[in-house]
Amino acid sequence: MMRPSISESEIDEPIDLTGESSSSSILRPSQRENLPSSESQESLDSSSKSVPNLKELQITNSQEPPVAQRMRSSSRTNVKHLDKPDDSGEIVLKIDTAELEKMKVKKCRFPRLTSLPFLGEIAESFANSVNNYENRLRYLKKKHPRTESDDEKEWFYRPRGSHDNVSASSNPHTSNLPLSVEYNLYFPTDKMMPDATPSEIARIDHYRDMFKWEKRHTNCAKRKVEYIVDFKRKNQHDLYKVKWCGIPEVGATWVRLIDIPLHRYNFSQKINDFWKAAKKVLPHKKMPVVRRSNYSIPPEYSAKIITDYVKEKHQIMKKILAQNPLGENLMIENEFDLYKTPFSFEFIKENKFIGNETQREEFRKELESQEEVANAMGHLCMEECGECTTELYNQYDLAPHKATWTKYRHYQHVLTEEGDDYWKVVHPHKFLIFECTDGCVCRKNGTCKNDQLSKLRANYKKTKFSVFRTGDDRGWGLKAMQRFKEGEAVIEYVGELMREETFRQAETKLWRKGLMYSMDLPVNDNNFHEYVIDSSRKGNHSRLINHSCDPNLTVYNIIKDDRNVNRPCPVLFALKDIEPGTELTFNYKVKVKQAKEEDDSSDGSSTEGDSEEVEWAGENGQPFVCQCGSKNCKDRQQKNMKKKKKQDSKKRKIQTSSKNKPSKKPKAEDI
Ligand SMILES: C[S@@+](CC[C@H](N)C(=O)[O-])C[C@H]1O[C@@H](n2cnc3c(N)ncnc32)[C@H](O)[C@@H]1O
Repeated sequence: MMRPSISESEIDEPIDLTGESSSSSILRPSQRENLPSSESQESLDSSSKSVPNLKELQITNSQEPPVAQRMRSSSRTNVKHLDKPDDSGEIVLKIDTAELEKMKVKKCRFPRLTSLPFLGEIAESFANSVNNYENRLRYLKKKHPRTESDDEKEWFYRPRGSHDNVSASSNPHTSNLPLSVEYNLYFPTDKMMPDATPSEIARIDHYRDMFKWEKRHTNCAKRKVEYIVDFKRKNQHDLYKVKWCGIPEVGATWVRLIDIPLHRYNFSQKINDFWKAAKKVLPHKKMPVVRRSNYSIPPEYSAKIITDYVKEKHQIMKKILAQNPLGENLMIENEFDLYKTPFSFEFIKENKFIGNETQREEFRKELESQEEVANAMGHLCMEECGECTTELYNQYDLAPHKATWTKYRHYQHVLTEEGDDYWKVVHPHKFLIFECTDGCVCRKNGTCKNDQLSKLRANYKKTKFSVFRTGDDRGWGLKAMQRFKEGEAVIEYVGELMREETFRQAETKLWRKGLMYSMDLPVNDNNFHEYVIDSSRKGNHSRLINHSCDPNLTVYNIIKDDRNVNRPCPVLFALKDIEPGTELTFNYKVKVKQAKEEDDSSDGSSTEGDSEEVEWAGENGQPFVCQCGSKNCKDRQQKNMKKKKKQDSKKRKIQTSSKNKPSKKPKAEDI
């Protein structure tokens, strides 16, 4: 270290320039160790005596590097500085005031001397070094703000926040790679799919909306890999192009191997499958070598790499599509697994009665007698559409709570933006809808609006739906692929119509096989038999509609020409406006509207919330644990309650155990 303008011969020991502190405090430890304790004071005294009586000691040295100056000056922060020479002959220091200012501003880097000088020195220098490292990192972050590399834009996993996870690495190759483990998942964007057609991009968008994906899944553990499409190596990092569960293949994105724990979701198995298929296609020379830090499979080969899984999936989907009963109006999608057909039932358009011969005979007679009665009563619309329902309501005494059925009370006339109009059903669920028959005046005039079921049956092939794999434990599901307005009929629930007792005999077997596809029909007249619709063997795609505690469909019972009040046709109506791509759901827990003395349903507020009594659709066995995920899902609430209870009991246990612990201080009595 350079010294100020004092020759080394003049000062060979550190000097206490203040004259206040004991001289031993400025001795270096090594020096103190070498001195015998009695001699130490003497030697110090002599050392102080050996200091020449300098009148002026100038510290300013313009040639000295500023850092060295600062370091030296910082070690003497408690020096009394005098500008003028003292009469008493003491040493007077002249310090450059500008330098002094600098000393004040700059942080002291040199260890301050404490009573335990050498320990303090170590501790302080350590603290300073940590501070300096952090400062340096902050400085580096500022100087080199993090920008996403082109590669990274294609990644499915990206670090949280753009500037938060800056690596301090100076290596230009690795500095782009985030070190943090926290990632956000990004649904593939248009940029990530340069070769995708607009319809494919729209499909991805549809999936994004469908799953509300970014919201529901927030970290990498939640997304499963279905299979691997491609491989490349960039700057020594292995990247795999992954087809994710729930996203079509066009949305496959690159992911680093280290971002997915290998043991998770059979990822390592998928990698093995990929390389097995790649080996069959790639010539030996084109295979990646470990030494190469950059590599990509030539495109002419990568397109040909098809794993056994993908082959099997293509075959299965081919078979399923061949079974599609409705042609192009019914889309079938499985972006999750290899599950076989959703059409493990015979597709029928209308309910079919099944039973033994006597039951069939009785069924036929019931039908005839009902038709006869209805015709004899002449319950047809004579002037206006809906009159027949009013008459039949009174006849069957279906509104014991004094509410009489009138069209204007139970339907709302709605004019759509497109210029169409329809009658929106707003009456409570208990009300049956008697559809007008061909004998009604309105039908003859062509002004009939009470014809929802007839229309549904006529258009059953034209309405657009999509059968899709849900990706969770709910199995298959049904999505609307066209818009439905609130109160509009969406689909008829179709299956085998059977006597209730016949169904109950088979029910337990069906439960065991996991084939619970049935709907109980309401009993409105105890003189007739009770019926159930079972769609486990025969039915239509309505059987794939899942349960939700916040549904968008509800069941209304429509009675056709036969006028049998115990044998209505259940039809699912939209509870709210349904956009294309929305999953269709209804509440399996049949809610029964309790008859109120004063019917106030005239305001059209027939919602599920009106219901008071709750029953399970199935009677035997345990109902499934609901996974609808809606806020008011009872099972979810129960789960949360259980979790809370567990946590509370844990807390209580900890508290009680800490209370019961004997205190460390012995009591006076013990002593
Ligand atoms: C009428 S089926 C619906 C179609 C069924 N997802 C399929 O793949 O065939 C009813 C069955 O679907 C499943 N399911 C429907 N909604 C569910 C929900 N919210 N949570 C859990 N499982 C559900 C249950 O296994 C139930 O027994």
